[in-house]
Amino acid sequence: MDTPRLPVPIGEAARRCGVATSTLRYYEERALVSPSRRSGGRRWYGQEDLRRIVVVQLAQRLAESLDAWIARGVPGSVPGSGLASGLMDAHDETGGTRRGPRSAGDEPPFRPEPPLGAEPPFGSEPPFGSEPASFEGAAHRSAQSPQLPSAARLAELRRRYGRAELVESEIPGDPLVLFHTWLADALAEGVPEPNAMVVATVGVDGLPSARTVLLKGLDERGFVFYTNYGSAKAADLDAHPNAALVFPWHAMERQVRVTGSAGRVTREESAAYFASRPLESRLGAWASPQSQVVADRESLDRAYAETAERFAVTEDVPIPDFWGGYRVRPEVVEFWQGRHGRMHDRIRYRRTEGTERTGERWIVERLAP
Ligand SMILES: Cc1cc2nc3c(=O)[nH]c(=O)nc-3n(C[C@H](O)[C@H](O)[C@H](O)COP(=O)(O)O)c2cc1C
Ligand code: PXP
Repeated sequence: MDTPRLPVPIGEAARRCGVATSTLRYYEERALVSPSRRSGGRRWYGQEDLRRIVVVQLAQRLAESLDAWIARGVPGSVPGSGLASGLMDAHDETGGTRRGPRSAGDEPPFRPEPPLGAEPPFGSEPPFGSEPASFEGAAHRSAQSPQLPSAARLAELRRRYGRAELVESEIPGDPLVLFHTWLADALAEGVPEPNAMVVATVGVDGLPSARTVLLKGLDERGFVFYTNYGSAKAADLDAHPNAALVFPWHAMERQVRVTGSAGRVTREESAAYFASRPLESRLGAWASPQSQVVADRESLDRAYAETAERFAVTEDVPIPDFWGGYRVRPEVVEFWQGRHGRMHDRIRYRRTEGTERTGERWIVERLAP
């Protein structure tokens, strides 16, 4: 894997490092990487140049995270203010008249905290989660106002649903057809991370756990996501090969739930998906011992940098043998559409073996909300 390589032209260097050729020209302009020039002035990138490109990308990535951190108002705010803005948005919806659907672009990921002394966004309490973790004004502020919203305020948070209906006469016989339609609707609406789903598993100790992953494949065989085979979820699935999925499409007033058996996809399938991922995701997979306790952030950054360096000189970043996909074969799929008065539509599809003549099919039932 660590075989030294001959210098490569700009297109090949860009491909190996997962960047555009224009990025490499820009790096050269900024004297960050200086490839040698031969035959007609063409640029040639040697091992050292490739290594530098990856290091520059890494530095850029770290600087971007720092910028994002500063933009969130550090040290005057702490991570979690995003939750506050979510709560405030939901609170706005309680006024009675519904707002039209917002596109993803309209919604700022974080609402900046008001300056000290300014009016809090609503009422006299700061939004939940917006108190600084450590800040010299913190004691003074918390003396003036409690850090958590009152129970009543949380209890008031609600939306009235009613943008669509789900009726038996209009749905297909195959839940995957309906799922595709709803996913397309979520994409068209600009739902952030429309392919994000919560995966619930059962641990060896019988306890449940849930986390978000990205849906990366779907056909009649089931729902595919990729992960680290050394992770907690993988240990769960290897011990109890069943999973529940939830697609929480709140902006659509929709939810889809899936339950079924889960198993690893083939190595070929995982390798093909891994090869399609951006370089930084592939390096991350190698660098992160997912779900393990690590010493600190620095050790993770060091592991990433070392991984980047290790692979800078190689042809490619291959799939680690501890990484791959799981496929959840749906046995039950439930579609939920929010309706007025909490009288929602719930349609459940259950797979049946059918008969030899009819073959496998789905039983469709309506559930009370
Ligand atoms: C939007 C989103 C998408 C995620 N996608 C994945 C994914 O596709 N695969 C994955 O392993 N972890 C993904 N994660 C991280 C997981 O939620 C989780 O932290 C990680 O897989 C470890 O879970 P475990 O310790 O239960 O195994 C994602 C997290 C978020 C918030
Ligand atoms: C730990 C982890 N693994 C895998 C993924 C899927 O990423 P990708 O889209 O790069 O395959 C994610 C997405 O957030 C993730 O957080």
